[in-house]
Amino acid sequence: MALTYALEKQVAISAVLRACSLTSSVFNKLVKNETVTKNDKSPVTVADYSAQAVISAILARAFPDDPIVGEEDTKTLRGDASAEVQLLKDRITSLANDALREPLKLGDDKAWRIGPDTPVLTTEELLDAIDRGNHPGGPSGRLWTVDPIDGTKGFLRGEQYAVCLALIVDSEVKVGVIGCPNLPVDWNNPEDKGVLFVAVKGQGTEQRPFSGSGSSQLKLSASTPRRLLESYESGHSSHGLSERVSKILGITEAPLRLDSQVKYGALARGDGMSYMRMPTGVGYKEKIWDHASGNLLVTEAGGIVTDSRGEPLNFGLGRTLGENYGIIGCAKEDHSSILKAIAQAQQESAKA
Ligand SMILES: Nc1ncnc2c1ncn2[C@@H]1O[C@H](COP(=O)(O)O)[C@@H](OP(=O)(O)O)[C@H]1O
Ligand SMILES: [Mg+2]
Ligand SMILES: [Mg+2]
Ligand SMILES: [Mg+2]
Repeated sequence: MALTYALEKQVAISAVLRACSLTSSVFNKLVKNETVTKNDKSPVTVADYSAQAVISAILARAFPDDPIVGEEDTKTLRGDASAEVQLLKDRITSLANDALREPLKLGDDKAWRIGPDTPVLTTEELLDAIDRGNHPGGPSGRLWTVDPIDGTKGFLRGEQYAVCLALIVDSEVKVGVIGCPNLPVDWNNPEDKGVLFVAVKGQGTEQRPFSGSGSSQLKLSASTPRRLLESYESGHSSHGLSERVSKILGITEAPLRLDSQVKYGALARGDGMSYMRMPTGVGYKEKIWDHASGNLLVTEAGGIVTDSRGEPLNFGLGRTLGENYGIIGCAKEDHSSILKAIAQAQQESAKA
């Protein structure tokens, strides 16, 4: 009998929603009044660390034996005895405890005592929680992967970012949850922001607005707007190559540039025709926490995600996806024409 992952889904939703409250409140309190860029221990660092601590602490209560592959670790925090870093650790401690002890949320369960009754955790316990994310990953068994703030640069600009959590079992993504605090439910109504995407292997992908309790199943079809979805940051994905691809495919609309795995959610709900991420140089290896949840959102909505040669992504190689040939997500009907256009664009740019 196929596993339903009901408990894992419930816990992941709770953890992501709590981390989203934390990151939004850090942005509202600190980024908006411009304390962010004034020193290098910036609020985004506080938000990254605290959000990873919260997610890890919740996973530890529900699934104490599951390893975690998380983006952040505490090397710099532990290796620096300055007053500034002490302040940073104090802020992590209060932010994480506040987030863990917030009133009950969707996904919470008294069984693992998250909510107002959660015992207050010490700084050491929270730093240890962050460092549970140091696992090297690998091909077998269960592991969670966490990106506490994906799209840090978008977060700092007040634009798109995502809190991402996925469960991988024997190299296959089984549960993917992405919280997008700044994503409008509908682009025509930008004030109604905050979307949670949830996917479970074999059970489809759903979108739930933060406001209200409704949820809708997502189905990716080839008739979505003919525009590409790509990174806002030109250092993360080649804008030049995607422009060539657009021309070859006859796409006239400008690409929608969004930070983070919000792009995968946007693709799953039909905001664009393809997630396109082509390397800007050689040597960068994509990280599993930047793609695991998004991969499942798109495939469970009926789409496909591969590298630019058509090979599936491998989540069992460790903390990275290994060799990097770009990443493409789209409706199955569009896949071969997009891959062909990329090959042609690559040839053209090699000649240029
Ligand atoms: N040279 C590079 N090429 C591709 N991705 C990169 C990169 N340098 C950093 N990144 C990743 O790009 C992610 C953001 O993705 P996007 O460009 O889609 O918004 C970053 O996640 P974090 O913001 O979590 O560090 C980081 O992991
Ligand atoms: Mg990331
Ligand atoms: Mg991150
Ligand atoms: Mg980062």
